Amino acid sequence: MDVLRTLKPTLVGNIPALLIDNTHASALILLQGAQVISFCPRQGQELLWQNPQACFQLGSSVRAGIPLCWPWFGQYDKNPEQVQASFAHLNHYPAHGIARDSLFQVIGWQESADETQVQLRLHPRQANIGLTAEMSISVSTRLQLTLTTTNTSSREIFCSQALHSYFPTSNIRQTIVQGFDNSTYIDALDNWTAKIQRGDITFSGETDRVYTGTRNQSNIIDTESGRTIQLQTNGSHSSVIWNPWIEKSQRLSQFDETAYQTMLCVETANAADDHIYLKPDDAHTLQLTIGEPAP
Ligand SMILES: O=P(O)(O)OC[C@H]1O[C@H](O)[C@H](O)[C@@H](O)[C@@H]1O
Repeated sequence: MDVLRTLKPTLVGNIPALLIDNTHASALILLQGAQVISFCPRQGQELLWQNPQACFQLGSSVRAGIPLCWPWFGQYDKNPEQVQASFAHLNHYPAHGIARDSLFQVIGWQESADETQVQLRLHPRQANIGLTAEMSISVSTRLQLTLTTTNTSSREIFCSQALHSYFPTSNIRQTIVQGFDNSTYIDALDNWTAKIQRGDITFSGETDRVYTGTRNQSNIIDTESGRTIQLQTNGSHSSVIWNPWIEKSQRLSQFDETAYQTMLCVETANAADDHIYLKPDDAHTLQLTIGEPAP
């Protein structure tokens, strides 16, 4: 690939990656899983959670930044029946699908005075998956991820997915997530019971919920530092809110047992009832924009 002024190939561990450094921000993107692991506005602080325990080993999923869950979210057998049926012919069902440890190809790149963009494409190793994923990443004052899933097969396919974003916070107990008031959620820790959110989301224990019918704007407010991270989404009506808290943190790979105190996941998804239906040649676009409020 031609080397642009603001985009350079690099390696993180033994994973091929791209480093973007332009007027507005810097970003680091693993070609494995099209996974953005850093986004830092020029005059600001890192917007993605930095994990000192992350292991950058080609072929293994990396717990950092924005892992891509595709073409199913979470445990395969917890997915809607139609999603499971769409992939019933496969013989391997890793949690969160097959994209996060697969290499993407760089298929395009552009830069202007204000923005650097790169387009990545996944051709799944299992050709019979019937879908392709293209991720376009734009780095400017904000970070924008646009994921297009296309049905390249001759059958109808149902799939689920998520941009499994890890965000930093200074104290999870003093963190609130706005934008989910009156949304229904499925509580994975209470036998997948449906509940209704009243007011903002707060954290006082392990949290693992799929919110459905969600709107396209939410805010993470770190009340201890006064920092707000804004999320804007398109093509998604579900979000996963996750914090492993004390006990699960002790069992997780690539995770310090105290790390739950300073991170949370707000995952832009098409999960549960919000899964995607694609006829042959149909495409679906999921978009996430992350930034801080203008000063
Ligand atoms: O450990 P991983 O496979 O990366 O999954 C991490 C987490 O992802 C999602 O948020 C799920 O809802 C959780 O149940 C899961 O524990």
